Amino acid sequence: MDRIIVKGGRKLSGSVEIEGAKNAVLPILAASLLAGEGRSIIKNVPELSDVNTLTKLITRVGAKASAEKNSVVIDASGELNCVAPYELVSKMRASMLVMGPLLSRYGYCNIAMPGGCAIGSRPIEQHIKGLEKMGVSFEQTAGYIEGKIEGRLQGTKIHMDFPSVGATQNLMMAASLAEGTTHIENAAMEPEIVDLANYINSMGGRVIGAGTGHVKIIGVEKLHGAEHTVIPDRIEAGTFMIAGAITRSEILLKNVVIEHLSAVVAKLEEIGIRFVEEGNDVRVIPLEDYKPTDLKTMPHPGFPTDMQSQMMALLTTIDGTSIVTETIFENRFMHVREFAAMNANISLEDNHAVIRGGSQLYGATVRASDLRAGAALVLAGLAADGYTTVTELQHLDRGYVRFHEKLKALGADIERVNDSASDKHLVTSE
Ligand SMILES: CC(=O)N[C@H]1[C@@H](OP(=O)(O)OP(=O)(O)OC[C@H]2O[C@@H](n3ccc(=O)[nH]c3=O)[C@H](O)[C@@H]2O)O[C@H](CO)[C@@H](O)[C@@H]1O
Ligand SMILES: C=C(OP(=O)(O)O)C(=O)O
Repeated sequence: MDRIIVKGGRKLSGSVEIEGAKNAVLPILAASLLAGEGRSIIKNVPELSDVNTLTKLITRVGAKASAEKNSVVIDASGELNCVAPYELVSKMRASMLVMGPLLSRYGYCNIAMPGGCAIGSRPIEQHIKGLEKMGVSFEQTAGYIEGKIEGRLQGTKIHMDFPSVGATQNLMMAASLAEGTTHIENAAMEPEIVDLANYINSMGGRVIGAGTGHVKIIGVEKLHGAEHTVIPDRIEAGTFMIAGAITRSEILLKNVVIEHLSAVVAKLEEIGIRFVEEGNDVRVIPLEDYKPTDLKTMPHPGFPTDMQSQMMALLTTIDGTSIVTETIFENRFMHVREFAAMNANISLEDNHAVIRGGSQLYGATVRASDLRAGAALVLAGLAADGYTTVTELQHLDRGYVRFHEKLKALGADIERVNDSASDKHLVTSE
């Protein structure tokens, strides 16, 4: 297994290119299954293991897909089988996003149940309830959920209990080929929802109001392949903002939509970081004194749960008390005990983490318990005294392209090594 070894204390400088968004490209690849004719060309696709998994899944259900550097070409015009097997679904919960397109196009799907993961139980009843309202009957058998409908799905009004991102995406895709109009109320408003709607519309669909709490989808009889460029990854951008902030270094992020990061930027400004927009790029400028702050994760446009652990890494380095409240996932504090191994002073009370920041972090061997936790531990390592070794990088690889190489190009003292390789001379400088 690979490890990242980082020696803290280096300043960063220069620029870093932000990739296409993982959380936008996965639903877009799934939506490609809606196209009964033509090919889709998806551009600005990040080279991530999650993208490989979803590409495998769409070929497994019968579409043709070929990947070139940063683009994927999909032809779903042939017959599809509608089965998503456990070995792929278990790797990635986003596999559930093929449910909406398959039901919409074929009136059938048989999908392995995804189960929970390190950050929470991740139920899917909002997806199921909405699809049932559109006329689908579900049956659960030995680890699979089978959905069926005779004829087309029926447009309807769906009020979601919670603005679930995945359920909004599944229902938008399902409604695209339904008969009549579907209204999704209390819909998620994340930028990735808007990107999916834009793609469906370029396929000939009619999705109106994406990015607001009320999405209206006028069903059409068929959709065709289309070309689409994926939006920049706001979470990767936010992670690099914190790389600049935690090392007190000015860096430039290239290819960022800063409006997608308004909650993160607002918190970082409160702490003492300034941002200057330069076209599509954003300069991160740390000011002299940082202040602690409190934050609470919320659905967009609130503070994103996917930035909670990285922000916590920064708060451990700031004198004073900060409180982080996680409201989206019940178990997304696994990184706390890893930070504690690095000498951070954090106490947990229900879904609150109280961070008494400012004591020097020390390098340690720590475990990436989930994707963003992995990134957060590397960030903490940039500020720690000595060597930090981050293990279980399969999580990090789901969501970050060449993370250590990008940090190294910015000046970090960082290497990625395989356990079988020699540990000698891994980190090059003193
Ligand atoms: C609102 C939110 O921040 N969603 C995040 C969530 O999207 P993702 O689509 O994975 O999750 P949802 O938005 O659906 O879930 C958010 C919350 O709703 C609950 N839930 C969801 C569906 C359902 O049927 N029943 C149910 O109870 C979940 O358990 C969770 O507590 O994880 C992604 C990866 O970290 C993030 O990019 C998304 O921003
Ligand atoms: C947890 C994440 O992704 P997923 O929902 O695919 O597990 C994430 O992007 O931070």
